[in-house]
Amino acid sequence: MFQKDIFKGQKVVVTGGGSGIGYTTAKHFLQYGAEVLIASRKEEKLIKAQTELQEFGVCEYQVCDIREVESVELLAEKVKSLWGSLDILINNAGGQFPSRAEDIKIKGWNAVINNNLNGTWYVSQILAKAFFIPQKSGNIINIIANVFRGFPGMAHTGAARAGVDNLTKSLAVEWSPYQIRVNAVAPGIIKSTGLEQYPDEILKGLSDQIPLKTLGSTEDVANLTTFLASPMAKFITGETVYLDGGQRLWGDVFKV
Ligand SMILES: CCCCCCCCC/C=C/C(=O)SCCNC(=O)CCNC(=O)[C@H](O)C(C)(C)COP(=O)(O)OP(=O)(O)OC[C@H]1O[C@@H](n2cnc3c(N)ncnc32)[C@H](O)[C@@H]1OP(=O)(O)O
Ligand SMILES: NC(=O)C1=CN([C@@H]2O[C@H](COP(=O)(O)OP(=O)(O)OC[C@H]3O[C@@H](n4cnc5c(N)ncnc54)[C@H](OP(=O)(O)O)[C@@H]3O)[C@@H](O)[C@H]2O)C=CC1
Repeated sequence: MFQKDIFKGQKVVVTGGGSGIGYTTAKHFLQYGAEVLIASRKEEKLIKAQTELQEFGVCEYQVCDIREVESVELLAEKVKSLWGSLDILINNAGGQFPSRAEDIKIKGWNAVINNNLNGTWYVSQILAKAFFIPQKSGNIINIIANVFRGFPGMAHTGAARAGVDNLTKSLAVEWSPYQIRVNAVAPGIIKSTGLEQYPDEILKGLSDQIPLKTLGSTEDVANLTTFLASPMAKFITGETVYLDGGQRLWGDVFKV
């Protein structure tokens, strides 16, 4: 899609880069010349991913739980010691579990809000203060979800992702004097490792409920994310781009 060296010399952090969408996104950045650090909770997963990704370029990793401020501060330290600067942050780490709203326990609600809203905020603020704001340059892409019509069946993540959608707009304006662009990608249903945790009865027939009659791929998400991070999107900020085969407009994956 791009010239091969479009991200040459750029330093990129991808949270949740050890699997699924984050892994493919890290791979794309490496293929286009960037150096990438992947960060998530499970070291074994990160080491395996790093070993594979190193085939495409310089890939580093850091164990990090985005819900823990101290852990995110260590991530910033790692970036500082490796590179001394940062160009692009992909806030991809996240997740939730399907549940009817009335059955979500307080602990489960808090786990999902902490993961998707608070975690994204901690990483964004800490890395922006450490790098983007003093550098007066930066680029943040938040991977959220298709919350266009709410998210029945996963109300917790709908609330958290809508929070990040709005945060994207606020930060795009507040941090514009530092030349930091902030955008979001809202994937619909993507064939990835993340879908494996959903029971078959939920997954069955899902593509029939999508106007384009197919699920998305991790490459689809990575293509859009790299585009938004590239100079080709230099006038785009504060935007959330849906990538869902039209699912936000039609079809019902949740039966009332
Ligand atoms: C419908 C439309 C479909 C629509 C069709 C499908 C559309 C899919 C679109 C989106 C797809 C994706 O995002 S795919 C990406 C998915 N990837 C992930 O979700 C991976 C990351 N997820 C996680 O780590 C977890 O789900 C998350 C809860 C967020 C964080 O886990 P933690 O380790 O912090 O916490 P845990 O100790 O596991 O759980 C904390 C509490 O959360 C609750 N909890 C956790 N898992 C639970 C579960 N499966 N069912 C009930 N409750 C659960 C319990 O109350 C737990 O407490 P106890 O009771 O004490 O145990
Ligand atoms: N697949 C889909 O259909 C859709 C996915 N999404 C979102 O896209 C993102 C990527 O999902 P996908 O690739 O499909 O699924 P994965 O489960 O493969 O990816 C989630 C990644 O996030 C990491 N992660 C989760 N919680 C934390 C945490 N607290 N701190 C640090 N890392 C964490 C996981 O790594 P580890 O376990 O090592 O921490 C994992 O690598 C997620 O935010 C997901 O919710 C949104 C819409 C649709």
